[in-house]
Amino acid sequence: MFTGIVTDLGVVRRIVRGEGREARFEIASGYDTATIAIGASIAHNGVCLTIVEVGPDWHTVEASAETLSKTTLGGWKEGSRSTWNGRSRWATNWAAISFRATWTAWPR
Ligand SMILES: Cc1nc2c(=O)[nH]c(=O)nc-2n(C[C@H](O)[C@H](O)[C@H](O)CO)c1C
Repeated sequence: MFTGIVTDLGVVRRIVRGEGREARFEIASGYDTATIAIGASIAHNGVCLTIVEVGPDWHTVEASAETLSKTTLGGWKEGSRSTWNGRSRWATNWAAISFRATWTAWPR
């Protein structure tokens, strides 16, 4: 039986729009980012994105206009928390993080 490849949950901590890209997302998670290679392809809510930067407890990815318009990433909001059904965990560098949830804005 398939046990899943989702390996962590995250929070969209910061969104930068424009500056030559449609959207750059900074995502905080508990995963050991030292093991994430720049250029790795990691699925976020099932959408593969390329890692462009990593920090101690965060990583950043950039989404194109097509990705924003055709996936749930277009609804991500800065400061939003993810809610989901079930657990998540990292799998590999190529298909690691996956936020399966519907992203909802929580009051801060
Ligand atoms: C590896 C990869 N990286 C990115 C990325 O960094 N940014 C982006 O917007 N899209 C990427 N894609 C394609 C998406 O996973 C997705 O399949 C399409 O954008 C949907 O039309 C892929 C496949």
